[in-house]
Amino acid sequence: KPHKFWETQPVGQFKDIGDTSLPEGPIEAATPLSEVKQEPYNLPAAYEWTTCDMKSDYVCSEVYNLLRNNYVEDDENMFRFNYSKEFLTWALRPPGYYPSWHIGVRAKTSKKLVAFISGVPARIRVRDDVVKMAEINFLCVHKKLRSKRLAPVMIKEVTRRVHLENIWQAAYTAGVVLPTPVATCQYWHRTLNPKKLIDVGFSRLGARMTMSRTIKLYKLQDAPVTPGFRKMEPCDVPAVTRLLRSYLSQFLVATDFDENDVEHWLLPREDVVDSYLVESPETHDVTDFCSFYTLPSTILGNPNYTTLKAAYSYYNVATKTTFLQLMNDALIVAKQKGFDVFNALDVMHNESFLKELKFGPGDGQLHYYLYNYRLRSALKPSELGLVLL
Ligand SMILES: COc1cccc(CC(=N)NC(=O)c2cccnc2OC2CCNCC2)c1
Repeated sequence: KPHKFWETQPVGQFKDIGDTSLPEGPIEAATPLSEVKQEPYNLPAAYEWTTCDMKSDYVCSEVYNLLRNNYVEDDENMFRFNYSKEFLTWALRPPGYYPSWHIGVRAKTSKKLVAFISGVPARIRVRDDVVKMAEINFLCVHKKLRSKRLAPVMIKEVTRRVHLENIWQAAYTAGVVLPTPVATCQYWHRTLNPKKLIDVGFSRLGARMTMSRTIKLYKLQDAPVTPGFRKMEPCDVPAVTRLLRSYLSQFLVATDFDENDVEHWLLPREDVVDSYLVESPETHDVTDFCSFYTLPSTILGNPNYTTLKAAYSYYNVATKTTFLQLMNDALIVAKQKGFDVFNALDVMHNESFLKELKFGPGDGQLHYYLYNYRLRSALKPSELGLVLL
């Protein structure tokens, strides 16, 4: 029976879909910390819990290698996410992070890391309610240990450790349908390096298209066209925070960024996250912002290439420049930096540029979930202002 585990959890249940009598908001009340289970859940006898100290280069390498060999693959098993060590350090150590939420499972005898799950704190607004949540990510069980039912006990353990910090809600995404998506998003890809994408099987040559015609179709200028378009710098944090907060206020569910968050999540970090803004040459106001993160994928079983260099659209705001021109400048700098493809979800106002800028629809969907928080009905992707890594 599918979803045996999720039917035991405080999440929207399929049977409740359409039942508008159920109130929106937390499904279960917070409990006193003394009532939270004090000791870890039981693992199968051969395994033990470990807390992964992401400040340790050695442990960070263990997590990196576990994910590189066992994390999410595309539906055709041609690519596997290959988050870098620098990316994982950034993603897992935001302001106010809890080391205890970086949870590993080791084989008792070999001490090998065989599974991982993580949480980081985030303030997420749901309508007018700003809720302290855990963003759960990087759930990974070694390929050789699948269907040992390790994932449910890892989810229960990270939930227990989140409860110990008096946090009762969480947000997560998955490529699979679980009870019950708060939004279902489509992903899109914009070709930057057509020859490589076709060689590795990521894209196919269009009907009645030659390779040279395809290269011409996706050609971009070699520099951004918007006057005042430049990399974000530390002194821009207050202005970018104002711009982002104002933009995100229109979505029903969105990240509630403050300056501290913007400094961590959006200041450029080489090979991790890139952020650009438009500073008006006349007024010196910051009028527009775009950002993307670096998430390469290992190419499985191709003799000529090992890595697909992919940029993932992050947060973007256009108030003076057209969204089209701003995102086209993002494509231009991504191409300049050697990315092969630029990926985006149809969240926020992204739909308005996807087709025009020659994005093609991906072959999958990304479902967003909230834990212990009911929404009366699912959101459209355009009502969602939240991008998870
Ligand atoms: C191209 O290499 C891939 C390697 C593994 C999986 C996929 C397909 C896929 N599942 N893509 C996405 O989930 C995706 C597509 C567009 C934008 N963001 C995405 O996922 C992000 C956000 C959720 N956590 C993973 C990264 C592609």
